[in-house]
Amino acid sequence: MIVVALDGPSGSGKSSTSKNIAIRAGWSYLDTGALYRAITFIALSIKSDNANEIIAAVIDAPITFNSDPRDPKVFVGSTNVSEEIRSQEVTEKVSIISALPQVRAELLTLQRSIIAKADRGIVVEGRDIGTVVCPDAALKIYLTAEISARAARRDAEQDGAAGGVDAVAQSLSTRDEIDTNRTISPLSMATDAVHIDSTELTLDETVERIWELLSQRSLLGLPIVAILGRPNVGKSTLINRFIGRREAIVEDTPGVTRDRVQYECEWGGRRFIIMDTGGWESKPDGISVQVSASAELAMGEADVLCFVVDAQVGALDEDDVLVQELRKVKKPTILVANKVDGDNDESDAHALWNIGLGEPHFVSALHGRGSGDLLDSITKLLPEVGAAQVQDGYRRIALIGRPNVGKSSLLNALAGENRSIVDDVAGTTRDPVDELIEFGGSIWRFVDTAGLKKRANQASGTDYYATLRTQTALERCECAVVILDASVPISEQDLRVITMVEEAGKAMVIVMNKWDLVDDDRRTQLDKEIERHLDQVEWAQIVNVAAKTGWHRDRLAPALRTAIDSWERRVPTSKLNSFLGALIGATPPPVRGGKQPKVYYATQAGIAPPKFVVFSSGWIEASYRRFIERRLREEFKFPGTPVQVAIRVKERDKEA
Ligand SMILES: Nc1ncnc2c1ncn2[C@@H]1O[C@H](COP(=O)(O)OP(=O)(O)OP(=O)(O)O)[C@@H](O)[C@H]1O
Ligand SMILES: Nc1ccn([C@H]2C[C@H](O)[C@@H](COP(=O)(O)O)O2)c(=O)n1
Repeated sequence: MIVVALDGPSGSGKSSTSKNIAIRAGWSYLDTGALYRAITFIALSIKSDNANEIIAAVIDAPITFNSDPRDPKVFVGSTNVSEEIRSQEVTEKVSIISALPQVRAELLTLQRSIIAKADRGIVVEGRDIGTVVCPDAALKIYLTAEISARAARRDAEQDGAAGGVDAVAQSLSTRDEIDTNRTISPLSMATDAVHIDSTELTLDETVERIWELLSQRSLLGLPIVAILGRPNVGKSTLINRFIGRREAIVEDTPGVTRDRVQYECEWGGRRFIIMDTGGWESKPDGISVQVSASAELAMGEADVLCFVVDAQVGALDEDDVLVQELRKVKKPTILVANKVDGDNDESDAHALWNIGLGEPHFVSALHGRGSGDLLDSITKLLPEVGAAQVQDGYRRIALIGRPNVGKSSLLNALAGENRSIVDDVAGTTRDPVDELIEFGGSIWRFVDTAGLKKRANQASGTDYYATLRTQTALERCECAVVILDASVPISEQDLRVITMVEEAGKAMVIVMNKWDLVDDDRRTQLDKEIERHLDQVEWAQIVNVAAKTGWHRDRLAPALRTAIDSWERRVPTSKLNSFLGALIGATPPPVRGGKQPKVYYATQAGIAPPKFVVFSSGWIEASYRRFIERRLREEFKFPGTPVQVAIRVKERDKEA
């Protein structure tokens, strides 16, 4: 289950944003401020500020919360108090009551029990969610806005009934003051939270920004497509065709796939899960009882169903029974007519319209005929958020470097115990191993990789596969820690590894390991090597570490956080264009062929890593593009991440 923690001061937009995200993702929603308001309402009803008396009253009339984001409600006993808790009286008192330690302890238990009941995900908003209530939340957002913007929003919301913008601002800053300075669980940003300032953002833009983070971190469930059909109709062959490799077991014996096996697939930029089912029989016996039961479970779990029929055999009575089952689950269903190897087979297969599942999609899973069109049809039916949760929210870090630089020792130094086999023989670690490691105040998912000995195209045997697996680890990670042996000269292979990370567009931290072996002479030499060889990645932070003794290992967490923050950073369009305007005004692009290209505007096309597109009237030299990139870095600071700048030539707007 995914928890999104959204903290921030009053009026920054937490409730509106949280509800929007929860509705879009099909998740639950918890407004923890409403719980604090409800307990304040109770305190006011019993006219007491005494924590024991308040809690006794809560035991008599428990607080409950309906966490449907379309209709959130808070109850005291059986009374819906959702409106009453918004009164001026409650608003003025709530910060004082919520600073009482026993009140916080009582509501901490209540908040956690509500969160635990959520189904696939929950967006929880408040002041201490990322720091205290859910320190392991998959995504933490710290949402702020300038006090003037917050006051204006609240004033507009209440149609001036709160006494005007100045009075609202005064009330907000008094509450900010108490919430931020109370001794227990004050309002503060978690170290691993993403800060979003909504002052110049619309509500939709704020929601979009968070949605982008959820998608980029794969926290929104991937849609599941179940492949169903009688045994031996070619389901596994079709899946191998979809995933582009022979991974699903294919054999001529019916019913080879015994259970629901899942594969990740990508088509047209959409990622989804393909679920292989063992084959369904209407009157199963022996092992086919379990297989048929598991196919039925798949129908329940999947978002889209693909019903595969052997077109050469045609529809059997057995198929008709399965069609009745498919109809019952009322999910988008595609009819796949497999084994249509040519035009003649296709005309015969038109009879499959009679099945009553609409147009049959003719494919030859074995030869690939029609499989692209089928995937197009499937992706059109995929929901935005699906049922398969593939990520847990821990940041994924790949440790990479050439053999014997100390990757496993670093992992062990961070984990505080020996987890990987450390050996002085170069290349001891062969397989990437995922390890959840807690250090520097967060849990990280570390992938240790085999040492890279050669260029991928020169490696053979085990080295070749080690290189491929390291590349996969690099693709899956968010930040790569490139480890160098500081005691020996920086080698070509080190530089190749660094380039590999840069080209993969990942955040990067360079670790100079074995610092205990670096004397003054080596240090002087290393400085020169860094200047000479690492200038193309001067944006990467370098951390000096002695993994063997653990010296400076605590410096890695802040460096990782900074790099990943930069990697996911989005620059507001207005700031980007005022920067670009000033830059172009001071240093216009060079004249080419007697013409000066005009630079119109820029936009940030994406994050992870930040990608900028600059629109101009004509071709712009690569050196000027690099100049824009350099100045962009100076202005907006992106330590630890590559930044991509592309120039697009755009016809001048006729009306402009
Ligand atoms: N990014 C935004 N831009 C403009 N207006 C916004 C934005 N986000 C929210 N608003 C508006 O600001 C008002 C206050 O937002 P909201 O109630 O969500 O804040 P909040 O942080 O939850 O406050 P509180 O902690 O007091 O509950 C609402 O009217 C909302 O529609
Ligand atoms: N996690 C939380 C949530 C809320 N509070 C306190 C502080 C606020 O002033 C008050 C009301 O919250 P709002 O409705 O404005 O979100 O409740 C808290 O201390 N911790």
